[in-house]
Amino acid sequence: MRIALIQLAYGDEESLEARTERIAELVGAQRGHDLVVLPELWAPGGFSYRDWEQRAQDTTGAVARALADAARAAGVFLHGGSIVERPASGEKGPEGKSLWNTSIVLDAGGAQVATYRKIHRFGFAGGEPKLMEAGESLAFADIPDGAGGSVHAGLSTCYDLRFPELYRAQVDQGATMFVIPAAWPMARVEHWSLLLRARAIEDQCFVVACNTAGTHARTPMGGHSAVIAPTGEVLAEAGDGEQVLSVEIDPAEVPAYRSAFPVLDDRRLGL
Ligand SMILES: O=C(O)CCC(=O)C(=O)O
Repeated sequence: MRIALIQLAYGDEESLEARTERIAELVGAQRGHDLVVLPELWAPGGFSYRDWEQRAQDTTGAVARALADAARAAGVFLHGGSIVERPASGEKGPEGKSLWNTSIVLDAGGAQVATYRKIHRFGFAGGEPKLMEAGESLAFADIPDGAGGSVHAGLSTCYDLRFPELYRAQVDQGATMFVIPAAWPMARVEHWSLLLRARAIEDQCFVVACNTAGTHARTPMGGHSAVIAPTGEVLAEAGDGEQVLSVEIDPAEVPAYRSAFPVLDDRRLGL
């Protein structure tokens, strides 16, 4: 199974339209991969809180349509990162807000096969909790593995990575891969790298994690996107700047490793 992570770098000067065109070109260049992954909130800007209201879109809006066109043109299954979602239906969440941090996943024909609303909002009293609602449901995507089968992947976003119980819940529902788009800052990039490996090791899953690069909203992003095997081996890791990471994995490694080293069987549930 061939996977490409597009670790996009952007700054405040680039318009949403220009960035969307650039993403379409980058996705177009990944033909031949089974899965392409983009970072969290690459269009509205991960930390560009002041722009979110104005850049919010429905999951059928201009960014989603551009992602669908890009997936179809390249013939790749695409995790399109996330958007600031404002549902066209006028839906509001329990806190009365109408924005969510929502990931969009498309098949190689451009059809939307999954969406995921970020469950753990980052920013404590400011940032996401102030502006957005929290997602309430686990989400998964069945990603073709290039050999006639598929991989059951759990979806999560950035700050979710700090909450291991989310990933255990995904494992309990059959996940063998975690796909994690992010806009994780440079200031805590060591947490990012360590937690990615921890999630892979403790859950014996592949971790496919695509971060942001560059500096926007005065926040340097951490890069260091990575693909990690269920053993914890780092199969590929990006540097700090814009970079496309291309890696081949063998999905059969998960059942093989889980049966050779069956740690998950020793869980003590209910204590
Ligand atoms: O947890 C962190 O340190 C960063 C999380 C974050 O930037 C996010 O969720 O957008």
